Amino acid sequence: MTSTPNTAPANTTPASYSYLGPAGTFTEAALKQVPAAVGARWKSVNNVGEALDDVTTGRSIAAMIAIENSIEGGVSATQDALTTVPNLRIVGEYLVPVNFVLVTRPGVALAGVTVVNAHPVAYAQTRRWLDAHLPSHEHVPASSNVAAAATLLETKQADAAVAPPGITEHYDLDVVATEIGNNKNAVTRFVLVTSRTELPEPTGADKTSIIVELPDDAPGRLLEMLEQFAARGVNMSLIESRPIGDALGRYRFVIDLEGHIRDERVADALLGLKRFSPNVIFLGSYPRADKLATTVTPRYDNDVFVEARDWLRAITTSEPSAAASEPSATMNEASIPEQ
Ligand SMILES: O=C(O)C(=O)C[C@]1(C(=O)O)C=C[C@@H](O)C=C1
Repeated sequence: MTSTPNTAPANTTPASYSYLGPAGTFTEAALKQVPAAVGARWKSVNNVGEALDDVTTGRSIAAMIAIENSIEGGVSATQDALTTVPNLRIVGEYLVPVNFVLVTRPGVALAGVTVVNAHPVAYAQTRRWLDAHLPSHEHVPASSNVAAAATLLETKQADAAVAPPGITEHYDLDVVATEIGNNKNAVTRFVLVTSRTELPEPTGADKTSIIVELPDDAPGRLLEMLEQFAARGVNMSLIESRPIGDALGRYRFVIDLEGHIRDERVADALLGLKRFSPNVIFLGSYPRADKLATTVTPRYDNDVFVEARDWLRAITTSEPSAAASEPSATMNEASIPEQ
């Protein structure tokens, strides 16, 4: 008889989590919020594509990626990567307040800055300050906020970098300006992505992320898509369009819904969408970071959908409906006596 070993081999490497690095990025701050990642190996990567590739190839069990910013809206690189890389699931969302400082190589004053390194999303969020204080600056894009700062010590390509406030804990740089963001209450939303297909349990405060294409460009198609949600009392917390890329004027929609796919009203809306759209990508149902419970109008409660299905089944199978014994105010047919 063979026995199955119940301990992992000694050389098993701990599960990796990929994140946009190096250490000190906002993405790292988001990963610090994941209890399961404590004690795991953290793999710093240079872009979203690399993070998702780690997940699909199994090099990492999950990746933390920025998906939405309160000033800039959706992070298009993430939205597009989630559309093209199959079999990915969002299992959690995390919010990180984002504020920025301007750092220089030691000894360089603000007046001496002409070239600024910055991650494109960070640049967009600090543009107002940069235009006001450095009107003729040149922008050099960086792969992350921390990479922008680190490069100052490696090359002389730029004089300053837009970086997170904690940057001086990691690099010997001078902070020449603080709070340079357009809005000091800015927040970036991050999602944890895996290739596992088990759904997180519904919590009553969940989100469902999907990407949807319209069947054609006939008048009213967008309205028809939105009706799927309206008819089931499903609220949206985000809708953005992204070009499909094959022709001008062709867009897909990135949508976040309030609720979990195991909520009857959300499942029913997705069935409606699936019948209507040539391409629906389900990205996941996961607990909301703000833990705000979804408000559901009573007529869209789970029980109402179950009761309606039971009513239909009773009619089509001639079997008694569970509700037949109790008089129903809304479903008179359910009480038709058995033949
Ligand atoms: O994680 C970081 O620090 C990043 O540089 C990335 C990133 C992004 O990809 O959106 C994250 C948050 C900020 O809104 C700007 C940039």
